[in-house]
Amino acid sequence: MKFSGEKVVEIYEKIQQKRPIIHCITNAVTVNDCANILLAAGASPTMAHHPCEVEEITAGTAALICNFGAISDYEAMKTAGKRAHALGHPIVIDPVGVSGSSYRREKCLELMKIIHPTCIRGNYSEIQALLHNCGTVTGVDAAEDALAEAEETDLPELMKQYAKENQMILVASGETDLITDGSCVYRCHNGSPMMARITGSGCMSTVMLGAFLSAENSVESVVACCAFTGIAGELAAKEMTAQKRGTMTFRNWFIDAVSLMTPEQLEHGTDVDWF
Ligand SMILES: Nc1ncnc2c1ncn2[C@@H]1O[C@H](COP(=O)(O)OP(=O)(O)OP(=O)(O)O)[C@@H](O)[C@H]1O
Ligand SMILES: Cc1ncsc1CCO
Ligand SMILES: [Mg+2]
Repeated sequence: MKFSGEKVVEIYEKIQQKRPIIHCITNAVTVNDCANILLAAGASPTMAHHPCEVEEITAGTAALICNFGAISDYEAMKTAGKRAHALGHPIVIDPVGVSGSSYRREKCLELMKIIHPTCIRGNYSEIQALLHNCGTVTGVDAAEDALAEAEETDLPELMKQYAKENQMILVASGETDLITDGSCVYRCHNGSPMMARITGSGCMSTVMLGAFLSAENSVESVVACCAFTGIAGELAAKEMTAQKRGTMTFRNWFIDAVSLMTPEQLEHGTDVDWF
């Protein structure tokens, strides 16, 4: 069955009205892009990570992001996460690098139990590493054969079971994003291979999930965010090809596409089905 682009527009418009502040405890590699994409989408970023202030900061925001590329900020994630959970704020974990580090994986599994995230979004390799609690690659990018491995192990079904057991929404990103809350599996076909040629498209997609979930806390909202991010990637890639430009221009045009997004582009561009 098809997922309607009208839902993407509806939630996007809620973000414009609410202008939610999103608290991001995230990594130094992509922090600036994460802050800028939230502003481009109509939200407001705060990137506070000192353990002595995160509890107060998170209380004044609409959602919390914990990105494991910032593993040195683990104590801050725990403190902020407990407060955000107590206040009923949406919490998103990005398990950056859990496929390459058993320490990170242990800490991520521990944090999940303590702060009860609303959603976890990682690339195929990271999500598979969490589900099986074992490493697959050494870096932070998905393995080349992650998709083939996903098909072999029936990743959609495994994700569905895991999401149900842990009462959370799971997103595995890649050429096709898989999204589930344990009842059905959505497949988002939006996006461009260019998105994997820059660092941070996943981190940016994760902070955007904070904005979408604060506007509406539902699995449809997560799906809408994946479509939104993918459409921005498609628009930027089209421009890049037309003007024969490189990967850093793509990064800027991706953020531009978010800031210039129209309801028509979202309605016509959304390419999601579910089963
Ligand atoms: N080959 C592809 N085709 C279409 N879209 C893609 C492709 N690869 C990645 N994407 C999109 O790029 C975004 C980021 O996904 P990706 O799996 O690369 O995240 P990531 O590895 O966590 O990124 P990072 O850690 O560098 O921020 C998602 O919106 C995803 O749909
Ligand atoms: C490259 C990199 N290393 C740690 S975090 C990060 C950003 C993409 O996940
Ligand atoms: Mg990532």
